[in-house]
Amino acid sequence: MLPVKYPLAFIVSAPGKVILHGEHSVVHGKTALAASLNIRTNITVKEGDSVDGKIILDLPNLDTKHAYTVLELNEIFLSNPPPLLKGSQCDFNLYNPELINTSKFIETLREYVLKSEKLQQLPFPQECALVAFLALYTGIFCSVNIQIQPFFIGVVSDLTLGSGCGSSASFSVCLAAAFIHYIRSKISLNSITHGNISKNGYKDMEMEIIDLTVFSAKEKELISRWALIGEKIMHGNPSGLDNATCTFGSVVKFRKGKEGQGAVLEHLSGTAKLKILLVDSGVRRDTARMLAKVSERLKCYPQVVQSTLDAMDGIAIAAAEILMLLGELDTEIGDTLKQQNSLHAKLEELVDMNQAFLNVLGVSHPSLDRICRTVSKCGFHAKLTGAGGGGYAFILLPPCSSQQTKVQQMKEQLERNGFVCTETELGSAGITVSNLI
Ligand SMILES: Nc1ncnc2c1ncn2[C@@H]1O[C@H](COP(=O)(O)OP(=O)(O)OP(=O)(O)O)[C@@H](O)[C@H]1O
Ligand SMILES: C[C@@](O)(CCO)CC(=O)[O-]
Repeated sequence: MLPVKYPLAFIVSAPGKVILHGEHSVVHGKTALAASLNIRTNITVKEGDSVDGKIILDLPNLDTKHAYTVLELNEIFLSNPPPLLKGSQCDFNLYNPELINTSKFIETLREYVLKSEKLQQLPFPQECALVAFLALYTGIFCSVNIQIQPFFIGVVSDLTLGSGCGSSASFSVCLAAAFIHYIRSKISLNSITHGNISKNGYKDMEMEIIDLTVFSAKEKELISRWALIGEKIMHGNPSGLDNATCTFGSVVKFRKGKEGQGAVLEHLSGTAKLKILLVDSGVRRDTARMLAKVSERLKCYPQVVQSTLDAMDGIAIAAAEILMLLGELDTEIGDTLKQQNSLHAKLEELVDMNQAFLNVLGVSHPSLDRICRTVSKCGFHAKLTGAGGGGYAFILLPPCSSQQTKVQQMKEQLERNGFVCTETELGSAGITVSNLI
């Protein structure tokens, strides 16, 4: 294990995500298929020698900078556990975020943020970001027996916020990873690699630190579980798909767990490398509102919407199978081009079908529909990705380069219509960490 040095300085980085199939239906218990993007959020943490003991949170994507003192956070947030759903302080520690009563916790933090900003109301994106920071800071640090030094924490994302590419999940995953890495680095610096690391009054826990240059599968699972709390702040009722995809990276098949059970997450490591064209509709929207819209439709037309959700489940499962088959073809030598094209054509059909179902759920937008029509006239296939109502659409790009001219023509057509296009590959690494000294 490479030793970390004092003062701590490191960068954590998490990808955004694209939902290939299953947005919205996944919230209602159906299968989803998602992949990480190679567009990322990075968080830099640098311990400082600030004499006034400040934690400086810099959020340039939101034009927001905020300073808390370590003392203020210690006194207000770290002296007690967050509100719990059941049990008491002695049942809680870093390893059980699910014990937290998130709605009560979020409400208290929102009140604090507004009070400390001396405002009746903050723009919602800023408010959510500050609440997410405080929730993860408090939840993750409160039970662990380490001393927090003043630090600078800067978040920079190359993702467009509020557009369906998982900026909120990527942000929450980075925050959770940064705080967990901070703890394991402190523990390693203090050579407490064995024994209880809980504060008095909290449930005992040990932390096994194997390698400070990567996150183990177990650590990733913990990061994803904490990031879900961040997602609840942004969306109210997230499925857990976005935080899982941004934590683990690659291509994932996901199904939300039934009441009290964990999610079923399958890493599809053998899938073909997929290239997509992301198209920004330029319309910003709010995920929570889109989720509420689908729930309202489900209440109003239960049979229609349930059958739609079931059909979407079938689409995600079929697409996952095709992706695996395409992956197997990749490694074979011989005349596989015809098979590859025919499987790709099936994937494209599924994209069209899913876009139609998303329209049934009421989550498309005239701009997204216009993108789909333009793309279709050029012989390609597009669907919205994420919560819809605006944000991004994606187009699966053909596996062979022979259609490059056609792709270029489609891109130019979209750009002439005012849409911004980004060509990217799916399946990049999940959460990573680099120690700066
Ligand atoms: N780099 C960032 N800095 C600060 N806050 C961020 C950052 N990225 C995301 N956020 C927070 O996440 C919110 C965006 O969440 P929202 O769910 O609406 O969009 P999304 O995650 O991009 O879309 P989707 O959930 O459909 O993939 C922002 O308003 C902000 O509160
Ligand atoms: C719309 C949704 O399915 C995806 C948002 O990226 C919400 C969720 O899964 O939490």
